[in-house]
Amino acid sequence: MSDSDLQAQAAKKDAEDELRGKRGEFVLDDTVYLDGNSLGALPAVVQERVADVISRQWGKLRIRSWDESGWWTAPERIGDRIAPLVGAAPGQIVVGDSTSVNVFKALVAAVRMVRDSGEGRDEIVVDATTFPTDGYIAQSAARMTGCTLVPVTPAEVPGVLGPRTAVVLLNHADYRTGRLHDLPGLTAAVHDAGALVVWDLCHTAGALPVGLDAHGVDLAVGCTYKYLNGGPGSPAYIYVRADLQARFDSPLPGWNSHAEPFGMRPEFEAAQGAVRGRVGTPDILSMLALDAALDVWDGVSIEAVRAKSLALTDFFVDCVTAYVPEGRVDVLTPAAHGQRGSQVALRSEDAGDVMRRLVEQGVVGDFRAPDVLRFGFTPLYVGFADVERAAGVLARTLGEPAG
Ligand SMILES: Cc1ncc(COP(=O)(O)O)c(C=O)c1O
Ligand SMILES: Nc1c(O)cccc1C(=O)C[C@H](N)C(=O)O
Repeated sequence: MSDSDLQAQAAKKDAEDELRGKRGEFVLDDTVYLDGNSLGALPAVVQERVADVISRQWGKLRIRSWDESGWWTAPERIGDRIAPLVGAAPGQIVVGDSTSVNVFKALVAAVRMVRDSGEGRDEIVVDATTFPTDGYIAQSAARMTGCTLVPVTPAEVPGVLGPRTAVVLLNHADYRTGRLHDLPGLTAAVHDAGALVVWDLCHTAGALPVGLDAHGVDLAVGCTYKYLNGGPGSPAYIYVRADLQARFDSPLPGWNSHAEPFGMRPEFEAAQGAVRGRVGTPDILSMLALDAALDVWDGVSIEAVRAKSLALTDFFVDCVTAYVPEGRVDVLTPAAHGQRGSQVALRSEDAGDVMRRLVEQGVVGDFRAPDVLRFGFTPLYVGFADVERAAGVLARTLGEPAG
């Protein structure tokens, strides 16, 4: 297909896009920003809201803001705003800490739950292709709990489950290839083996329906700076299914997870509910930036986001196939919709150099070592004309001598 055919298609798709008005709610320029799976763009509303938090809530109300501006309860209140986006009823998500820290809390608490029910299970199964931090934390959690770590690919998980399996830690989408893993099927398989599952939703929350409650997920964690646009280092979250909360024995019990934080008692008594997932003083500035960023979801259905995400990634692959000489890149992301997150990963030997030159030309994606060009598609602000332009710049760059 010719450039002009694909440009015409892009224009038609943009005109028909029910989410097209959302782009205006973000601070963007001429750059084709395909890196929302690393750091989401800035929602305009965040600027004035954070300015108010600083100047009025902190500057004028000072300590009174813990109550009067709702600072103290922000972790669970904002957790309840994220909940519908990941298919959770209220009261099961708290926001705070980093994803890495929440992986630790979830894994160790899950092993403790299994052990507390009297079972001598001693294996933690972990996705061998995981984003590294999850793997490092799982190794440490295994050492601390006396478990053996079993690293396998998600496809191999059903084959290693057994009477020794305590907990399985999985990524909903692979950060490198963009492959979407079968959350309902793997969750059911883990449960059939009598174990618990922890899902890392970093690359799917805000990009596609997750269905935590519907699929009976035990525990989940995720970051908020990618598709939820919370900003650099915005706090992560932890989901603890309602019926497991009474048994959630946090390995990081802090005064914020205490039943009576201001009782200042030496003995720890866990609070009821998801609040148990909290640890210490919440990072209010980042947290309230995230709170404001979540306003862009008003009136948006996650199903519409998913439909556009699939259309964007399909169209990107079509444009790459049409523009890039055959054999110059391999598409690593599965073609099947059921196996695709919201990114397209292309393999190219000179990926590092190619991405550097793309960024210079205003097409921003990620290079992931050793040879992956990674393009993330955030349906709230990426359009089809962006996709066509990115593929054109990519094709020209791949055709030029390395610089
Ligand atoms: C799947 C996954 N898990 C965890 C992380 C890291 O989490 P954090 O830096 O919030 O601890 C990332 C990205 O940074 C990620 O992609
Ligand atoms: N969290 C990041 C950061 O602080 C700096 C740069 C990138 C990131 C990322 O989120 C990387 C991302 N998780 C990935 O999938 O590669």
